[in-house]
Amino acid sequence: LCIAETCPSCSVTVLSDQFSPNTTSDVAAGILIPHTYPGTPIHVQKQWFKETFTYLFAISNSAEASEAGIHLVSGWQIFKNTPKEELPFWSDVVLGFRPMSEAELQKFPQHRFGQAFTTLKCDCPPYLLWLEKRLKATGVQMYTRKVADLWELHSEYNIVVNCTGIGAHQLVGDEKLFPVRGQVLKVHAPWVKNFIRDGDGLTYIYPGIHRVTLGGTREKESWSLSPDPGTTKGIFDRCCSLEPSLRGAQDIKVKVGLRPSRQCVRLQREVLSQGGVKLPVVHNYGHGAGGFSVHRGTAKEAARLVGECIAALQGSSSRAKL
Ligand SMILES: Cc1cc2nc3c(=O)[nH]c(=O)nc-3n(C[C@H](O)[C@H](O)[C@H](O)COP(=O)(O)OP(=O)(O)OC[C@H]3O[C@@H](n4cnc5c(N)ncnc54)[C@H](O)[C@@H]3O)c2cc1C
Ligand SMILES: O=C([O-])CC(=O)C(=O)O
Repeated sequence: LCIAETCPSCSVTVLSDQFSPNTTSDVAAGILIPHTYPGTPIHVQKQWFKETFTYLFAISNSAEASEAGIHLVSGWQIFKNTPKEELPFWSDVVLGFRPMSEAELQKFPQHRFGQAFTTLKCDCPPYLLWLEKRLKATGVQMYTRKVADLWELHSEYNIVVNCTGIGAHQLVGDEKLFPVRGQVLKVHAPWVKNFIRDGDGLTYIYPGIHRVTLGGTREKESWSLSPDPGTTKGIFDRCCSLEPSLRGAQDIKVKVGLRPSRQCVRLQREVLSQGGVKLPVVHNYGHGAGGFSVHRGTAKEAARLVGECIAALQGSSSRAKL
C-alpha cells in the first residue's frame, strides 16, 4: 500500500500463499507497544514506531476507525520488580505515559511498579481486510500463489519486495530468522476495558473492539501451529490472576502464530543476478514480536528502497539506450 501511495506510476501485484484470516498477522494481539530489536539503533526503532503511531492515530480519529479496527486503549504495564529502564524509548510517543500511583498499584498486589499510558490497538483481521480493500481501490492485483524461489518472478516483474515473515526462512534460506511460537486466547469479555501487560512479556490482556486477547507464550524455535490445551489453561489462569473478572469470559478461541524473529528487521536492497540478468529485491521481514508496532515505519522505508531500485533501473536503461 505504501508503494502504491508513494509511487503511483508503479503497477503493484501482491502474491501470497495465504491471505487474512490465515496469516501470523491475524493471530497478533495488535497492541502498539514496541519490542526492542537488538541489532537496530534505537533512534531508528523509535522513528518506525512514531510513524506507525501517527498513521494509526489518524485512522483512529476518522470515520473509518471502526471498520479498520483501530482504537485507543488505556491501561497498565506492571512489574514485580522495578525495571532498570524506568522510561522506555517509546514513552513520549504513546499518550500520557506516567508511573502508576500507589492507589492504582493496589489492583495488582503481586507487583511493585507500573506504567500507565494510552496506546493504540489494531483488531488485526478487520485491519488486514481494510488494508486489502484499500489495495484493491488503488488498482493493486492480488493473487494466491506460493513462491518457491524469488528468481521465478524475474520474467514477470521488474522489482520484487519480499514481505514473507517467517516464510523467508525457507524462501531465502535466512538462518538468522527463527520462529518464536505464541499461543493466545480470543475471548468474549466486553466489560474489560483496560489493557494489562506484565512487564515480563508473558501475560497480557488486550481488549479489542469485539474480543479480548489473552496471552501468551514465547517458545523459541518451535514450529508447531497446534494449540496446546495445557498452555490454554495456563494462559487463562495467569490472566485471571491479574483480572479475576475474566473467570466469566465466554466463547474462548485459541490461536497460534510464529513470530518471525531476528536480531533486526531485514530491511535491505539486494540485486539477484543470473547469466547477466538482474532482479532487484527489497527485503522487509523479521519483525518478531513487534510487527504491528512498527509496520508503517518499516513499510515507508521499504517503499523508499523501491524508489531507489526504480531510479537505478531508469539509470541503467538510459545508459543502455546511449
Ligand atoms: C501471539 C502473537 C501475538 C502478537 N502480538 C503482537 C502485538 O500485540 N503487537 C505487535 O506489534 N506485534 C505482535 N505480534 C507480532 C506480529 O504478529 C508479527 O510481527 C507480524 O504479524 C509479522 O507480519 P508479516 O507481514 O511480516 O508476516 P505474516 O503475517 O506471516 O505475513 C507473511 C505473508 O507472506 C506469505 N508468504 C510467506 N512465504 C511465502 C511464499 N514462499 N510464497 C508466497 N507467500 C508467502 C504468507 O502467506 C503471509 O501472507 C504478535 C505475534 C504473535 C504470534
Ligand atoms: O508482548 C506483547 O505485549 C504482545 C506481543 O507483541 C506478543 O505477544 O508478541
